[in-house]
Amino acid sequence: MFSSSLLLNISTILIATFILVIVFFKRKHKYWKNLGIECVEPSIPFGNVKDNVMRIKSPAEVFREFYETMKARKVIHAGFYSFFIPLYVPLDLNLIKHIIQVDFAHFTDHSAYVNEKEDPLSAHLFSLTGQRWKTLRAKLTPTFTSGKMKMMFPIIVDTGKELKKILEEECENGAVEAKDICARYTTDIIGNCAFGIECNSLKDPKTEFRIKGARLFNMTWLEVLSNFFSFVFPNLSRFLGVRLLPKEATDFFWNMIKENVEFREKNGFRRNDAFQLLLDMKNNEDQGSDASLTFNELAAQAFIFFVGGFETSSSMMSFVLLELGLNQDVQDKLRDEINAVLKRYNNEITYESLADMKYLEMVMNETLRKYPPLPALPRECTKEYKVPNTDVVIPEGQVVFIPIQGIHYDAEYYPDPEKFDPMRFSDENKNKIPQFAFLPFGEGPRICLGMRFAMMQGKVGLISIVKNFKITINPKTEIPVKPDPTKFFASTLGGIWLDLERIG
Ligand code: HEM
Repeated sequence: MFSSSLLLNISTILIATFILVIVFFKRKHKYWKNLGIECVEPSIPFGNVKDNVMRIKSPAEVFREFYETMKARKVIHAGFYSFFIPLYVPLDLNLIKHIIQVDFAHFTDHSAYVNEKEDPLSAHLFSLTGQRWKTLRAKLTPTFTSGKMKMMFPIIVDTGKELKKILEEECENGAVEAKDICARYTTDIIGNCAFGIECNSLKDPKTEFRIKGARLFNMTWLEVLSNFFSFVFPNLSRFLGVRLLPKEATDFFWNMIKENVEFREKNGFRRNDAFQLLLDMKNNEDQGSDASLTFNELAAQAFIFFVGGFETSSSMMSFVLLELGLNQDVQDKLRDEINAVLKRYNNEITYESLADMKYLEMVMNETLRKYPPLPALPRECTKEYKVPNTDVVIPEGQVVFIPIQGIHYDAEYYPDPEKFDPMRFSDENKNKIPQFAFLPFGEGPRICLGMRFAMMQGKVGLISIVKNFKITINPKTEIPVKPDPTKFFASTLGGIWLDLERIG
């Protein structure tokens, strides 16, 4: 008798909770309708991310499908739900231009979580907000001017030579995985330029630097959950001490930066790298001025150069290699260009020679179109915003996602979008691509700070490979490649396996 009444009580509680959850989601899922914005019917509890949570589709595929559905309805903007969190998605390029450039004052932030107390490395340029971001952005912009990049160029060329040497050894043992080798190359360069140390991950793939770097992009389920929690409840998360990045990895980077600062300061050691530029700002006599940095600020910026730089750049390079393997005519044409240009520069890769390789840049741009490392660009509405030519008012705090993946595959801007066609970016054709329809590095005042650096290191790495090896796809690579549903950044399931044959 007792146990049956207990059972009844438990069932009642469960049913009541179930009803409450349904009511909660139903109410939350009315948000876009109430604002007068169309959406794709959300499901409970997933909203519009069910296929991603069930690991059927990658975030890029989900965003693209959503974009295409809403574009077919001819709307200028749409509402998306990640579970019960509403994301505002502008589709019209003119509206996007307003959000990320013209009316930037209403959308200054990236809507990223910072917990400076528990994790000082989280207070980096990408995640900082408002005036703090603005001041720091102004301080850091000079880090990647042409003059500063020329200073770092020898480090990159040396790493390109090392890449060639390692590939000559590794290709003898069978297929090479493109993402792995490119990530080791970019880790060595960014580690060298941003931390000022030789990481040697090309020579030794198991070096701690590479392992800890890769760990930052391989989150456990618990970390994915705490990420979501901090996104929904940032203040509570800070109060509870939630961190976004794995402690063992951030502790490693923090200590390395600290030791490096101490070493350079104690020994008066100087080097032509981005780390030195940050250190000079820290030691600027005029403390508190616009040109100075605290130690914590230095550490967080060195960290974002590394995190922002190695994964995105290696993703770009590995997809270029994939497309070169699939399109032998493009590969031959590119190699011809590289050889012809280098001949004019005494067979040396110089900073100036890169500017003459127009086809290389076209190949890289077309790759960034097909595989943008970030499938969507985040923004936060920081000041209430009336959407031009509508009655819709976006409230303060609203998270915005610019649907890069969808735009890059929109046949209106890129006819036959599945086709890999570098000629879209030729001098004659590139003017046909509308403004704000090509966004791999973002746009406006928050455009990627390392864009030119990324292109430079990518070019040197690709020249070192394409000049010296014929690239074909190894049968271990599943074609067409399948995007990895567990990763936000563009990546493939099973990797990109290539056969490399030495030339000459
Ligand atoms: C192919 C390589 C890369 C891609 C595709 C890429 C892409 C992006 C994108 C989409 C953003 C956001 C832009 C926006 O909101 O409008 C961004 C921001 C940023 N990127 Fe990159 N990035 C790359 C390489 C790099 C490198 C090599 C560095 C540093 C050395 C870097 C440092 C940063 C920083 C510091 C920000 C934050 C800028 C700010 O909020 O003011 N990125 N990147």
